[in-house]
Parts: sequence; C-alpha cells; structure tokens
Amino acid sequence: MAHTGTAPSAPSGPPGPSGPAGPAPVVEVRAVTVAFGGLLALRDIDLAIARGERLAVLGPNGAGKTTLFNVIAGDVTPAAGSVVIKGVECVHRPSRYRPRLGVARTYQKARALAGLTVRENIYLALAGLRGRHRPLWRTAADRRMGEEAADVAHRVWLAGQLDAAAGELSHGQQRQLELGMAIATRPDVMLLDEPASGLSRGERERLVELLESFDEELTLLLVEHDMDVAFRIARRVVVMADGEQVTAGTPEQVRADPQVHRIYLGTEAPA
Ligand SMILES: Nc1ncnc2c1ncn2[C@@H]1O[C@H](COP(=O)(O)OP(=O)(O)OP(=O)(O)O)[C@@H](O)[C@H]1O
Repeated sequence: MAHTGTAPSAPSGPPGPSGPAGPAPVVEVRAVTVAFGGLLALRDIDLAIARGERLAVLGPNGAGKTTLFNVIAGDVTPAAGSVVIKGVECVHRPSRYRPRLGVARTYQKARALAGLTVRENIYLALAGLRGRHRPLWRTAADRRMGEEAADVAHRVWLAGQLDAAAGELSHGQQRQLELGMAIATRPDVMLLDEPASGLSRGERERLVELLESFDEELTLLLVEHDMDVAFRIARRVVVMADGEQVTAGTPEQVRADPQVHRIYLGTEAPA
C-alpha cells in the first residue's frame, strides 16, 4: 500500500475516527486506485489531511497529482477505495456535493465571468452558497450581501477593484478573485489546482503572501509545478510518481531527498 503520510496532528496510529491518536483528519483518502483503461493513474493511495494543514502534492508529469486532486474534489470516481471528508464517506458523491462539506476548489483557468465586476462575481459565489438563483440586481440591493462581498474582496486584496470588470484585472488579480470566490463559500478545505501557473515572479510572490494570510484553521491542499511556491506554502509535501507516493515530509526533508532529485528532478541532491 502506498502510504502518503499521516497528518501531523495525528502522528501515530492509522487514519480513522477521533481517538487517542488525535482528532480525525478533515480529509482521508483510503486505498484509492484509479484506472483509465489499462493505465493505473493512482495505485492504492492513502492520505490523511489534518485540519489547518498546508499540504502540497508534487511530482513529474503523469505522476497522478491531478487525478488525486480530482478524486478528492469529486470529479473522478476511483475504481477502488474511499474518500472521507469530515467523517462523511463521499467517494460516490459528485463534486457538487463538496461545498456542503466545506470543500472549495480553484481551477487553473479563471472561472470568473470576464464581463462582470469583481463584486458581481463574488455575489454569484455567495448566491451559490445559499442555493439562491435570483437576478444580480436583487442581490446588489441586499445590503448584507454587499458587505459580505466587500469583506471577501478585502480578504483577497481586491478591495480597491470591487467595481472593476474581472476581464480587466491582471492575471494575478484574476487568481486572487478566483480565491475570493472560493473563500466566499466559507470552506474548511481549499483545493488549489496549480495556483501559481501562468503568474509572473512578482505575482507568485504576492500569491504566496496572500495564501499565508489566510486563517490558519483553513486547510489547503495544492497541486503545484512550481516547487518554490509549493515549498513556501506547504508544511508537508507529498511527492508522487507513476501513481504512487515516492516520499513525504517537510519541505526541507523533501528538498534533501535523493529519490526526489532522481525521480522528480532527474539530478542528484546537492551535497
Ligand atoms: N481522463 C483521462 N483519461 C485517460 N488517461 C488519463 C486521464 N486523466 C489522466 N490520465 C492519465 O493518468 C496519468 C496521471 O495523470 P495526471 O493528470 O493525474 O498526472 P499529473 O501528475 O497531474 O501530471 P501533470 O503534471 O502533467 O498534470 C497520466 O498517465 C495521464 O495521461
């Protein structure tokens, strides 16, 4: 079985319900196998994520990172295994069920509607949270929604852009809006799909600072190609290759692991 490590708050004992080993993980992936035809994209993967963890999944192309992410997000149903979120078995529940369990995700490609303002896009996320489908002008007339939207924008450093069209924002600001639309759903767990992709160096720096500013109770799982970004955000890093875990540990441990250098970077670890 490919163990991808145990959450730091539950250092001993198998992943499972709350007990002497510590609080139950907020997300548990148990013995998950995903097959695409004859290809095993994930092989018997276990992963336990504690509340408030900052976890990055790294690995070369085709390692299975996105597939693991999609299994947790409910976009891929495994051939075997289970996904338990806050104690609820949800491997066969579709992705639209995840927000009810406090799980939000971001996408590599911006999902915000370019013709709407930052405020209006956040309204859409807030309305989705409440399961309401009502015209935007009615939402805009709701003072409490207005205050909430302003608060969300403030939390993702877009307070000054509330009335700007999403399509006119810089790439980095669009990523901030994407995070804001996820934050608006008041998640316990945020799944970040390559949050740094396509960003300039300065924008990546800002992204790291923004993610570090989030409430420490918020659990972050990111799949990221940019090792620098991943190592700075994550407190634990899981490295995958060929659908299996290669290693897991703190960024320092993973950075120094010769296996990682061989398999992931194709080089030897620096002396
Ligand atoms: N929908 C699919 N149908 C068939 N094969 C797939 C599908 N999705 C992924 N795969 C295959 O599963 C394996 C794992 O892919 P996955 O996208 O999870 O890897 P990854 O680590 O995210 O790679 P990358 O960094 O390139 O995105 C790859 O061999 C990929 O070609």
